[in-house]
Amino acid sequence: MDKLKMMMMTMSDCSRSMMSEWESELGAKGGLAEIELSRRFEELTADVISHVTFGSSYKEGKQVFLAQRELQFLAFSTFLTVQIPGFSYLLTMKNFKTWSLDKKVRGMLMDIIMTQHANKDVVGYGNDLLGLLLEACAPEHGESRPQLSMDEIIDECKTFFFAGHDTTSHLLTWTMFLLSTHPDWQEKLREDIAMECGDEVPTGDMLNKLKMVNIDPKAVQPKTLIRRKVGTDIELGGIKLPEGALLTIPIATIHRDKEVWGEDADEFRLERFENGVTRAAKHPDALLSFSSGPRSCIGQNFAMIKAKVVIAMILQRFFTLSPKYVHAPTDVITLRPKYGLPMILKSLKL
Ligand code: HEM
Repeated sequence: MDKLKMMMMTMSDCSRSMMSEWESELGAKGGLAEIELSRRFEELTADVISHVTFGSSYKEGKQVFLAQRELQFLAFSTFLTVQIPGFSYLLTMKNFKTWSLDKKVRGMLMDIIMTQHANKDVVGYGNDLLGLLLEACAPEHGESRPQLSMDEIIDECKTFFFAGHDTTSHLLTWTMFLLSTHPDWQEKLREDIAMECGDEVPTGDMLNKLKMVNIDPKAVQPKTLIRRKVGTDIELGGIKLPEGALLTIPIATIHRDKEVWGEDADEFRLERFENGVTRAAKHPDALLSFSSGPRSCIGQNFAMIKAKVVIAMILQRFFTLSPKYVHAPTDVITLRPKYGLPMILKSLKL
């Protein structure tokens, strides 16, 4: 939790710099302007994740992020087409591009890791995610700790980016969309924030005191389903499942189930989570936005704190409305608005 608090400072610094840009844009237009928010949240999340993963090497980390993002787009470009076995080994333009980007990402990550290793005697491994990972499996701890190979460390860094970027930026986008379509909630949250934080940048303690700012992960879940492979023959809810069967768990559908969430399951109601997530529905594990059990999301606290910081800072400064938004959610691994989120921002300070 202490480490998360330190990361909070990074989150608020990055958010403040994003919002200063918005303020200048609004200042030039008399305090009211349209800004496409989903793109801005993607940039913000990329900045935050590069900072918290690589600390002082964040500029190099951002380059890794951009190259990995390109790789991701290449992979998704054939996501929905029939895969011919062996095709990924053929000498096609796309495969060349993929191999060279993969090599570039690996090379850049190796450089960052080697630099962090080389500096450890002078400045320690550092408090960023990579530093914590290197520290956790440092050889000087002996064999009681897990030893990770260079490839495994590189893969972990890639996972932080992949798992933590789109998910968090879409969480912010959907939350802002809902707040712009529910001005009454926007006002209640703003009052709550004004009472606890005033005009100050929210700290962890202030966020804990906020009653209403409980971002509703049920209404805004960026991941709509998860999959599990059955490890051994089992009976589940009266249905026999053989070993090896693939199960799809439709999170978005479960989150709209009236038997579990009540008659208002479809409604955006922040007070649903007032008494904690486990009491929000008839089943304590009904909320699956971050999955559940031993393979649940390791970035849950990080993502929720970040969302609260950013939303609180936006509501301190701006009133938002989204009259031009066209509702076309698109599910490509994560649920995103196809045409972005054009938002009218009105400055509360000008
Ligand atoms: C709103 C933001 C986020 C959402 C909705 C989310 C959701 C999820 C879900 C549903 C899973 C389970 C996936 C599965 O089992 O198929 C998962 C796993 C994971 N998440 Fe997140 N996540 C978020 C943010 C983050 C962040 C910020 C990080 C890291 C910086 C992260 C790291 C991970 C990792 C490493 C796993 C794999 C855990 C494992 O398999 O043991 N996530 N996440």
